[in-house]
Amino acid sequence: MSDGATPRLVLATHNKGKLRELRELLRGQVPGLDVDTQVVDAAAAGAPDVVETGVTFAENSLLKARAVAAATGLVAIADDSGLAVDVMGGAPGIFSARWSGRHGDDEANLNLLLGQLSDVPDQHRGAAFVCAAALAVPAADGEDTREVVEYGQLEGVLLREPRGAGGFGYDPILQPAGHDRSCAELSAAEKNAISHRGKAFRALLPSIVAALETQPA
Ligand SMILES: O=P(O)(O)OP(=O)(O)OP(=O)(O)OC[C@H]1O[C@@H](n2cnc3c(O)ncnc32)[C@H](O)[C@@H]1O
Ligand SMILES: [Mg+2]
Repeated sequence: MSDGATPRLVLATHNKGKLRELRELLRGQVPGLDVDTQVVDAAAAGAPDVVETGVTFAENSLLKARAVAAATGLVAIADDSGLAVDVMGGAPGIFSARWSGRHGDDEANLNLLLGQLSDVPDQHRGAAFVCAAALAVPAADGEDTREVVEYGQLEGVLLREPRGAGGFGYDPILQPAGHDRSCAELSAAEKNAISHRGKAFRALLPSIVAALETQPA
């Protein structure tokens, strides 16, 4: 949070890769919202890390947005996302961040998955990044919390070796359909233009705009 500015929107995530992408997805898209001074992340807002007890991306994104809106009194947006591998029936899915048993250890998660898929031939290496983007508007007196969820997906194939240094998480091993580079070889703007997160949050933008219009500036 910048000194002196009043926060209006909180990003209910502790993932630094997501935070970078979310700030760029919001920049210039919400009238009157200064992304550099009026948007805070969960840690800066003093919001707790939320236990993800849901069994779908949508449930978990709503749990995070709802808890952080309640804790801060601010409009909150959350992202629950992951990698769904065709031959694994959609796994790691909601367990993507903790696939190796160590939450948020991107390298261990990616290496475990690559090992599990070492015998899978190229024609069966389809996978998709999936994102549920949730909005929660804190309850005013006598009203319920308002909530919205939107979705986005990015389909591609899994490479055999990590490639590229951009992005985060499983980006070095997912090559989007129709591209010849991994997500980690795309620029941030190129990834946001096609990504699961870009699609989900662009769909959520009208709800974010409407929610902030009804909140005191
Ligand atoms: O719950 P928060 O605090 O938002 O942070 P998190 O890292 O735990 O986030 P998730 O529970 O949504 O788990 C998402 C995992 O899926 C992977 N993932 C999601 N989006 C990705 C992307 O754009 N590129 C690469 N990997 C991604 C990545 O490993 C993340 O850790
Ligand atoms: Mg998480």
